[in-house]
Amino acid sequence: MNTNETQWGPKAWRLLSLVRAQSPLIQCITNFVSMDIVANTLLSAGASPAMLHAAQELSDFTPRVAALCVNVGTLSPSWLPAMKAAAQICNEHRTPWVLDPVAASASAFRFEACRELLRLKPTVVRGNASEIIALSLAFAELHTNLSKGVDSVHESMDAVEAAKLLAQTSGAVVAVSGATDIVTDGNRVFGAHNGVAMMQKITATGCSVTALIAAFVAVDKDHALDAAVSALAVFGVAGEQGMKMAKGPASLRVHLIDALYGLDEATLNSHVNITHLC
Ligand SMILES: Nc1ncnc2c1ncn2[C@@H]1O[C@H](COP(=O)(O)OP(=O)(O)OP(=O)(O)O)[C@@H](O)[C@H]1O
Ligand SMILES: Cc1ncsc1CCO
Ligand SMILES: [Mg+2]
Repeated sequence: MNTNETQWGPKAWRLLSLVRAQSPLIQCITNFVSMDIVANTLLSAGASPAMLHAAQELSDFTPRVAALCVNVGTLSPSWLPAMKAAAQICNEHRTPWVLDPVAASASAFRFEACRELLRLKPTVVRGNASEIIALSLAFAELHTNLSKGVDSVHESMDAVEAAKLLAQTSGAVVAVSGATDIVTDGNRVFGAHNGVAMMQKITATGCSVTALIAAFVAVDKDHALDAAVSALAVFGVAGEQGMKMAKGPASLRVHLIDALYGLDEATLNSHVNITHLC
């Protein structure tokens, strides 16, 4: 068990150090908006991103990746089969994969696609509160229409019970981003209290932290809950450090990536703020 709150700073540092040392290959089938910032987030953390999505390439490439990140942000019918095929290859190879259900309830097509992907048993699902609430109800066969688009209209703390239910019904570790990032395996619930509100004003920071979770899970496959909450805290600390230099969202985007690249042990030990919520 890794539940001692005082150990989270060292644990986050250990996982970031493993990512830097191992440079895990992370395949991202992600949306057009996020491709650049996701790849740069992974690179600055020490991982090796690859944004491959052609179905014809998966059988050669996907068996060699350390983790997969699937993001439905700009989903189209031609991409969904590749997402599912890549997830299945990961499952066959016991490779962890992470799902970002962007705007899950924006359309019936997207909603059903997210449900199909959830049935393929992602290791971790990371969404904002509106996405997790919608998916949780969907997985319990209820109907909902809760988001206005890709941004959340809920607070992450509103989603604790939904996240636990989704974790229990899907088998995934479920992470909800927000002022407090919530992470649960359906039993234990942790909160990561790092980050700054202006991170919401940079498009695809959520997509980026989902990819960072994939990199952390890649280096600690057997502790997906710990890896996910650590990745969220590390990204949040990078946001806090970057905010010291930033003048607004555009410069925060730059300084957050620089801060992630430069994070050191002392900074993580003093700033990682993870608590056991319930
Ligand atoms: N109020 C807040 N205070 C501090 N950090 C926050 C706050 N809201 C979000 N964050 C952080 O911003 C990052 C993105 O989270 P957000 O919930 O905005 O994701 P998202 O809605 O999926 O974003 P996107 O779809 O644009 O990728 C996360 O690292 C999260 O911890
Ligand atoms: C703005 C936007 N629209 C589809 S995906 C995306 C990036 C944030 O998820
Ligand atoms: Mg999102």
